[in-house]
Amino acid sequence: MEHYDIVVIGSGPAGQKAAIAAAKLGKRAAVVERRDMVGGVCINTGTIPSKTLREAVLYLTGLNQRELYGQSYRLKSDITVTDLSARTMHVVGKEIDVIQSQLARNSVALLIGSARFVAPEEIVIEDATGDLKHISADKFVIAVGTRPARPSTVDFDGATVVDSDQILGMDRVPASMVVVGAGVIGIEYASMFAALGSKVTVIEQRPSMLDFCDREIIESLQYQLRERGVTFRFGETVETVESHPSGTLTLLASGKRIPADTVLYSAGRQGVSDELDVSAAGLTADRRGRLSVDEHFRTEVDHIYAVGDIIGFPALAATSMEQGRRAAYHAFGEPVGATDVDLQPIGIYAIPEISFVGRTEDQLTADNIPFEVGVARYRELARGAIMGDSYGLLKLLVHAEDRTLLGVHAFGSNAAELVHIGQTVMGLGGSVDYLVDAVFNYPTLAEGYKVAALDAVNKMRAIARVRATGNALDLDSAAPVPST
Ligand SMILES: Cc1cc2nc3c(=O)[nH]c(=O)nc-3n(C[C@H](O)[C@H](O)[C@H](O)COP(=O)(O)OP(=O)(O)OC[C@H]3O[C@@H](n4cnc5c(N)ncnc54)[C@H](O)[C@@H]3O)c2cc1C
Ligand SMILES: NC(=O)c1ccc[n+]([C@@H]2O[C@H](COP(=O)([O-])OP(=O)(O)OC[C@H]3O[C@@H](n4cnc5c(N)ncnc54)[C@H](O)[C@@H]3O)[C@@H](O)[C@H]2O)c1
Repeated sequence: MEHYDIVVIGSGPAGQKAAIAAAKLGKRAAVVERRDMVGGVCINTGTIPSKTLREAVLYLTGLNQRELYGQSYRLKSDITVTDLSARTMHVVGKEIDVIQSQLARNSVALLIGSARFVAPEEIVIEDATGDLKHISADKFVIAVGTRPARPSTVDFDGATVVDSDQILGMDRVPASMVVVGAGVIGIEYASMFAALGSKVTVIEQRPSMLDFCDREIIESLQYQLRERGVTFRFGETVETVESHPSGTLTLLASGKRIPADTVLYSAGRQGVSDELDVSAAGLTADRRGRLSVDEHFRTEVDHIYAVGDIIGFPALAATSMEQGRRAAYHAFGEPVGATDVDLQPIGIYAIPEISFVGRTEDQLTADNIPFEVGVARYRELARGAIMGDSYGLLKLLVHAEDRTLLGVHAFGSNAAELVHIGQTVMGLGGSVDYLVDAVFNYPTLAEGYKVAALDAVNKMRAIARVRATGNALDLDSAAPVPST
């Protein structure tokens, strides 16, 4: 039986980084992956195809150019699935190539097939022909990810009623679409199809959506999506979805029936630990198929680690990669620096995009932390005007006493890139004064940091002046506050 220092099951972002980190430590490493899935959900059906599709949609619809060239501007009037999928296939192919070559040049063996445990130190890999190969290892990393939740009450047919893995295989851009679940996946795809001109209805059982984000930004996103014809039905639960020759029917618990050409069912994902037979390794998964780990990503079986989506929140490619690296280092006693989980950014590629790091106004208020808000609106930044983005904003939350940055929330063009400036300032313990004094390239969206920082300190100064009068209520006697 072949033996490795470490075997990683799953080649998504978590598995890749675990295997390469181990190889860099001089360990004999292998990754097990199914045929046609190298790169995981991330490359094949999730992050990369959806983000590439978004770029194709923005480019072909000309949506981001319409403020400059008029609402009728389009690069192509009749956008087909072929137009959209060409770019996606190109990028996915390139990314798979990059991963295969990274694994090869680090001498990580790529073992093709489906793995399952037969003992805590042994797995069996079944290839497409049914051949079985037994492998043993000192350490294992489980990085098997998730699959879309598929309730039996939904008539998935892969063409008109689809999950997020199947949506890329749709044969046409639907005239109407129901999106079940206003989570990140649902909202990203709802944005894209609305931009393509589909009449989208989003159904969400909760009273609101994306509650972990800044409220003001989510309200702005909803406004923008409604402007593009999206209907939101909050507080409504989908009971069944029917597929008929003439279209689909979504039945809600409230008795409503919603017809549409297509339904995207994006109401959560399920860990795939069942197929791995984790019980043979001495592990138990929760009801959503997830495994629990300690702070080093070690399961209750000492030599078995679990990383990425299979361990649940935050279930992002970004965090999965870092978990993989950390697990491998811990497995082989390599020291690893501290990471501040509170500074992990979130990027939601809706149209427009949202990104944030740190805390929200609601969280700070609930924790009785005094803060000031500084806002820069893209329409007042020269770069915003050049780009034709009048709705974007950058919001800084600043501690009212020690002036440190507590949160950065961005909405609009390049939000997911822009947030990293604030993340760096926060990570290095910087205050709003750093941003006030710094000089940024002009014209840039980054300049928004200075504008927002000035806005926050102006408000703080106004409060200080009122206080300095000795009577906070006697506003008439307070010195006028100059606008900086
Ligand atoms: C539509 C969509 C959009 C997303 N967009 C973003 C985004 O913009 N940014 C972001 O950070 N994250 C995004 N995510 C989340 C991101 O894709 C996941 O967090 C990430 O892929 C998780 O990585 P992973 O390594 O844990 O697992 P995965 O990428 O899920 O890979 C797991 C791999 O394990 C393999 N596997 C499973 N069982 C076995 C077995 N028994 N034997 C062998 N191999 C097995 C699978 O075939 C799969 O290839 C998105 C997800 C989806 C679905
Ligand atoms: N940009 C990104 O980082 C990104 C993009 C896409 C996905 N992801 C990751 O993928 C994971 C899965 O995303 P998701 O959106 O599928 O799941 P989710 O669990 O975040 O959202 C599912 C939503 O569907 C709703 N829902 C569930 N059942 C319903 C029903 N019967 N009727 C109406 N509403 C119902 C839930 O209340 C929830 O709001 C997330 O954890 C996310 O982190 C990340």
